[in-house]
Amino acid sequence: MDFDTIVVGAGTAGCLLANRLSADPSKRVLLLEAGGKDDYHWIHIPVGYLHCIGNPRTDWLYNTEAEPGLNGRQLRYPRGKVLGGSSSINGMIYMRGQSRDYEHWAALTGEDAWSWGQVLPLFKQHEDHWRLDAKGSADEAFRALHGHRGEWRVEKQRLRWDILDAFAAAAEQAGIARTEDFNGGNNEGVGYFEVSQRGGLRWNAAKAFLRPTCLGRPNFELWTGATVHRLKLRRDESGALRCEGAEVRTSHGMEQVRLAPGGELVLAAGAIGSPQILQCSGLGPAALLQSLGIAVQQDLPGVGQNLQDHLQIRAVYAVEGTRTLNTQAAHWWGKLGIGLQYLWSRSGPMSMAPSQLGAFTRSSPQLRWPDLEYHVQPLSLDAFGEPLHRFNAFTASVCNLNPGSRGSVNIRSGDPDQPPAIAPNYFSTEGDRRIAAKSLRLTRRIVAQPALAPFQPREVKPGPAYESDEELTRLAGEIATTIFHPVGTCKMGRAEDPLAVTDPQGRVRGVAGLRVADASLMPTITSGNTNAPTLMIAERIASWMLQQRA
Ligand SMILES: Cc1cc2nc3c(=O)[nH]c(=O)nc-3n(C[C@H](O)[C@H](O)[C@H](O)COP(=O)(O)OP(=O)(O)OC[C@H]3O[C@@H](n4cnc5c(N)ncnc54)[C@H](O)[C@@H]3O)c2cc1C
Repeated sequence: MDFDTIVVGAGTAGCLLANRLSADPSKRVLLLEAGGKDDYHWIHIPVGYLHCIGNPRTDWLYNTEAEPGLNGRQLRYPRGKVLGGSSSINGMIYMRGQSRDYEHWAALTGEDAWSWGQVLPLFKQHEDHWRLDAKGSADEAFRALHGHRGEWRVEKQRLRWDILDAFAAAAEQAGIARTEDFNGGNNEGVGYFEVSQRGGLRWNAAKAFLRPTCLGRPNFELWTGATVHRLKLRRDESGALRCEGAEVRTSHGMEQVRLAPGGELVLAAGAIGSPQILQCSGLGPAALLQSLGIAVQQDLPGVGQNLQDHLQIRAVYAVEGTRTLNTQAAHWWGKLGIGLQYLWSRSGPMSMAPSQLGAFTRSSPQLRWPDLEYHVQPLSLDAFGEPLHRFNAFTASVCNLNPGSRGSVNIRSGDPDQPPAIAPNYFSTEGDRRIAAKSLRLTRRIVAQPALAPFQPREVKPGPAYESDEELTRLAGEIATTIFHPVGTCKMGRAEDPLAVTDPQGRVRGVAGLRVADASLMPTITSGNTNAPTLMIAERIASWMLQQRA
C-alpha cells in the first residue's frame, strides 16, 4: 500500500501533523510510532510522570555522555517512547516562549512566516484556554492572544502551596512583578504555571489530535510498536535524490512502507530520533558516516549538531513551620490523604505538574528580555529517581534560557537499535558559566526577602559556604541537570548556512519528498519550555504541506 504522507513519530508534533494532513479524505496518511499505546494509567494521572521517566514502557532510557561541564557526570535523558511521545511524560507546562525568539528565527531563516505576528495565530489555532470558557471572564487583550475550542487544552493548576505563595511574594519583593499570563510574548513575571490538563488529567498529543478525529478516518493508519530503521532513498538518472519510504521494524519483522508518487515523509521523531534516522540513512556529516562505514547519500554537516538544551540548577532550601510534599508523602496516612483528595476532586498533589510556580527574570538589569526561568517546587530530592528528602524543603530551580553551549547527537554505528551518543556540552562557554553563578546569587537574594522569613529558609544546596564565581560554577555543575528541552539537531536555515539541515519550510536539503517537523527544527532554543513551540512548528509545516498539495 502506498501513502501520500508518512509521519515518523507520534509525539507532540507527529500527532498534530497526522491530524491536519489526514483531514483531506483523498490522501492516505500513515503514522509510525516506535512505542506502544498510551494506556498506562500513570501517563494520565499528572504526578505519574515520576513513574514514566526511567520506565521502559514509556521512556527511551537515554543517558548523556560524561559531561565535562557537569564535573564528569552523565545525566539520565528521558524522551517519551509511547503514543503522545514526550507529551505523555512531560511536566505539562504550557509556555510559548518570547516574541523575540520567533523574530530571531525569521531573521536567521529569512522566512517571515516564523515571526511572532505570524506564529501567534498558529498557537491560537489549536489552543483551548480555560479562561475563555466562561463568558466575560477574559478581556479583549487576552482574547487577542489566546485561542478557544482548539484541541490543546490549557488549564489552571488545581492546587496551591503556602511555601510557593511565599516564594512568589519574595520574588515580588526582589523586583519581579506578578503575572497572570506567561504567554503574551514577554513572559517576565512570577505566577503559577498553566498546564496541559483537562479536569485534573494529563492532556497529551494523542488525546488532543488522534482521538477520536483521526483514528476514525478511513484514510488514516496508525502503527504502534513500529520503529523506523532507515529511509528508503533513490537517486534518479539525473543524480537527484528522493525519499521513497522507510524500513520499519514491527512485531511482524522488517517491513517496507512506500510513498505514493509526489508523496512526502515527515520526520517527527524528536531531537534525538530524527537526526538518528537521518544519519543511519546516510544523510549527515560525511566524516562521521564514513568513519562508521555508512555510504554517504548526502553530506549534511548539520545533522545531529547544534544540540541546545536548558540546564536547571536546583538549589534546595530546608524550611520550618509549613508542610511540603517531602513530609506530606512520607507516611502511609499522608499518601492515603493525597490519594483520597485526588479521587474526590481530581486536585491536590496527585494533580500536580512537577513544577507549579514559575518566574522569568533578567540576570542583569541591562538586559531587555528575561534570560532566566525559575521552576519552584514544594519538594526536594538528591536526583530524579531518588526518594524525597525527609525534611520540609522547597527547590528553586533556575535555568539560563538562551545558553551559548552547543552539543551533538551522533550515532555510534549503523545499528538503529544502538542509542546515539548524546553530548549536550553544558557550560562549555564562559557566558553560560557566568550566568550560572549569577543565577544562584539571584536565588539567594529572592530567598532572603521578608516574605520567606517566617519559614526560616536554610540553604542545603549548593550550600551557604560557597561565595566566589568559581565555587558557584563548580557547585552548579554538581547540582544541575537537564530540564528536558533538547532541540536544534536538524535545524532549518538559509541556503548559505552550512549547518542548516532543511530549508526554512522544513524540507531536507538535497532530498526530495523529505521534511522535518519537530523540536529538532528549531535553529535556536525558545526562551521557555519547548512543547508549545513544537506544536506550533507542526502546525506551520502542516499548513505549508497542505498548501503545496493543493
Ligand atoms: C520529562 C520531560 C519533561 C518535560 N516537561 C515539559 C514541560 O513541562 N513543558 C514543555 O513545554 N515541554 C516539556 N518537555 C519538552 C517537550 O515535551 C518536548 O520539547 C516535546 O514533546 C518535543 O516534541 P517532539 O514532537 O519533537 O518529540 P517527541 O514528543 O519526543 O516525539 C517523538 C516521537 O517519535 C518517536 N520515535 C523516535 N524515534 C522513532 C523511530 N525510529 N521510529 C518510530 N518512532 C520514533 C518517539 O517514540 C516519540 O513518540 C519535557 C520533556 C520531557 C521528556
